[in-house]
Amino acid sequence: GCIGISSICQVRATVMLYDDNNKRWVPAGSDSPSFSRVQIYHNPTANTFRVVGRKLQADQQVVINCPIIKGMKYNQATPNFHQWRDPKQVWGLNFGSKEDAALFANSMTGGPCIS
Ligand SMILES: CC(=O)N[C@@H](Cc1ccccc1Cl)C(=O)N1CCC[C@]12C=C[C@@H]1CC[C@@H](C(=O)N3CC[C@@H]4C=C[C@H]5CC[C@H](C(=O)O)N5C(=O)[C@H]43)N1C2=O
Repeated sequence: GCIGISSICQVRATVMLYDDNNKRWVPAGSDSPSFSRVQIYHNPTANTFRVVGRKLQADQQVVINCPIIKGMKYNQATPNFHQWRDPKQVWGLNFGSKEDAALFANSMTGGPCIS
């Protein structure tokens, strides 16, 4: 059958970006920090992974669309705030619950990432 790209994990989190100039975290996307539905997509054919997040609000703005490089370090800074670096920026996820955080971390470290 067709082995398409599938979502392996879905959580609620506020997606943050680190503003290196001002040394502070800023919410990803245009408006104030608010929850997004964050999913990890797996492409089994290429064995690649991607994190995609869309605002839960009406506009469903895509606030993260980040390929996950194999072997990337996934840092669980706190039980509720996890982060990783991509070539251009540092992403942070402030999870809605510790259960969501653990679910996401398991998918990331069980998949492409090292912890
Ligand atoms: C060597 C390195 O890159 N280290 C990274 C973490 C990391 C380690 C290993 C792999 C990947 C990563 Cl991103 C690192 O320490 N970074 C990345 C940019 C910002 C930061 C560098 C310095 C600061 C020190 C405090 C920590 C931080 O930003 N934290 C810790 C967890 C805490 C949780 C939530 C966010 C939300 C608001 C709050 C704040 O900024 O006031 N905050 C923080 O203060 C977060 N910091 C960081 O996370």
